[in-house]
Amino acid sequence: MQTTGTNAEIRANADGSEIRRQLQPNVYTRYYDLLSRVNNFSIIESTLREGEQFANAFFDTNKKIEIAKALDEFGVEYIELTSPAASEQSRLDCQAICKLGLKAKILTHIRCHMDDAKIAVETGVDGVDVVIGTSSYLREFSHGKDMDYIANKATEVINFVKSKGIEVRFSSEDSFRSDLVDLLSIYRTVDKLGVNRVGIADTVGCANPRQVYELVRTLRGVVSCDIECHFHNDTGCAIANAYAALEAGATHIDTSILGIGERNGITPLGGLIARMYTADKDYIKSKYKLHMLRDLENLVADAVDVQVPFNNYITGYCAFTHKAGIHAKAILNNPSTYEILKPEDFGMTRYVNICHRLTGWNAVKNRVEQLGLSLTDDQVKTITAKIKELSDIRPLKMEDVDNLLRDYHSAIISGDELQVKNLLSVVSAVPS
Ligand SMILES: CC(=O)SCCNC(=O)CCNC(=O)[C@H](O)C(C)(C)COP(=O)(O)OP(=O)(O)OC[C@H]1O[C@@H](n2cnc3c(N)ncnc32)[C@H](O)[C@@H]1OP(=O)(O)O
Ligand SMILES: O=C(O)CCC(=O)C(=O)O
Ligand SMILES: [Zn+2]
Repeated sequence: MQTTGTNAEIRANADGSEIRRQLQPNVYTRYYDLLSRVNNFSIIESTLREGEQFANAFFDTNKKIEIAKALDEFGVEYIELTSPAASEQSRLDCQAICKLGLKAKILTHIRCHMDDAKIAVETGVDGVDVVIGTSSYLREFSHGKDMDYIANKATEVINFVKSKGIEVRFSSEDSFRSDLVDLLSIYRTVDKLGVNRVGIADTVGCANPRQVYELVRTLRGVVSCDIECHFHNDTGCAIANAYAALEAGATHIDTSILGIGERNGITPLGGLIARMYTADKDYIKSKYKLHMLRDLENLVADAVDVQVPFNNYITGYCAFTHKAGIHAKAILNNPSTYEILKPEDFGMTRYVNICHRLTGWNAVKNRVEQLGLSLTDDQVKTITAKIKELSDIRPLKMEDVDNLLRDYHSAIISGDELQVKNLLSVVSAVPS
């Protein structure tokens, strides 16, 4: 019999074992792609550059230093700072952060312009990220320059930065709306000049993972230098695009804390960490201090006056809360049943919520045991029904449910059947 699925190659036998054999991760599916950098990449953390472009962001010098130190301790490989050409204070802040002696390399981000480059190399940075738009939109409505001009100016700026003995990266802004031939030829030119990295930027957040994979994979065959990628999140693909880029051979991913940046921002550091931990837990745990993520996010959320979203990757308040009875039972038996991330690896804790009508007796039994009470399974099932009945009427708090469990237990222990009956029949047993 032939399956009707997408893979017509797969043939099934009666018990499905042949399909299982063919679909099993094996040497081919796991290791065939030697260009993938899913477990060998660096983070270019841009909270202090892209993040400063977030609507609410204002970082004074002390706050920038605090954020830079925290990012460094977390373990990011690079910290990217606002252009020193933006303002005098930006230049001074850049100098101040360079003097901190952090482990992370310090980069600044400039236009493809000699004036900016001259200021940048004097700040003490370890590298300069140079950008210029290559799409027809940017060539017409932003800088107004053609591809020949861009190639010549890039050559001048790159040679200058290189002459100072520091890293240089060249990036094409709005890469996904640029002509592919233009793109590959400018990347080839700058690669031959000896840039450390070329950058692909999805400046308007239009790209999808398949397009990212194809562009990065194509570029991987054209340049020998590293490949950095920068993804905006306008259409919700920033994390998936970063992952696709790494699968295709990109070496560096730009992030910001909570994803803050221009408009709705870029790949969030925490979201990228969640994705990459899922791909290779040991690698991510060995590189980054995952317990720091929550403090880092709170630091930046406070600084830019926003809340950490309730459904944030890893640190959102309900990221490890389990509610429905079916989930709760399995979670209590083995957390991996419904958790792909281990909360303890991030300094977070799991929570099983039983105060609602979707609960089940297994979860309630667990709470009974936590409270040190002793009830039979039938008694737990009875009191679970009561919790459901009450929570059909109004939301319950943990305290309400705990009191109900304790009262029921006392009534059972006292052997007073009337008390038990009353407790189970009186809906107002739980205060509103
Ligand atoms: C997609 C991104 O996020 S790229 C990074 C964005 N970051 C920033 O913009 C940093 C903060 N910016 C600033 O402080 C200012 O815009 C400055 C200092 C860079 C420039 O300020 P101004 O000289 O007043 O120019 P303005 O901002 O109005 O326009 C940008 C200028 O840069 C030119 N330009 C834009 N992009 C580039 C580029 N990548 N390379 C070279 N020139 C560029 C424009 O043509 C324009 O030139 P013009 O003065 O001849 O019109
Ligand atoms: O320099 C880059 O690669 C990215 C610049 C940027 O912020 C963008 O294009 O959105
Ligand atoms: Zn950006």
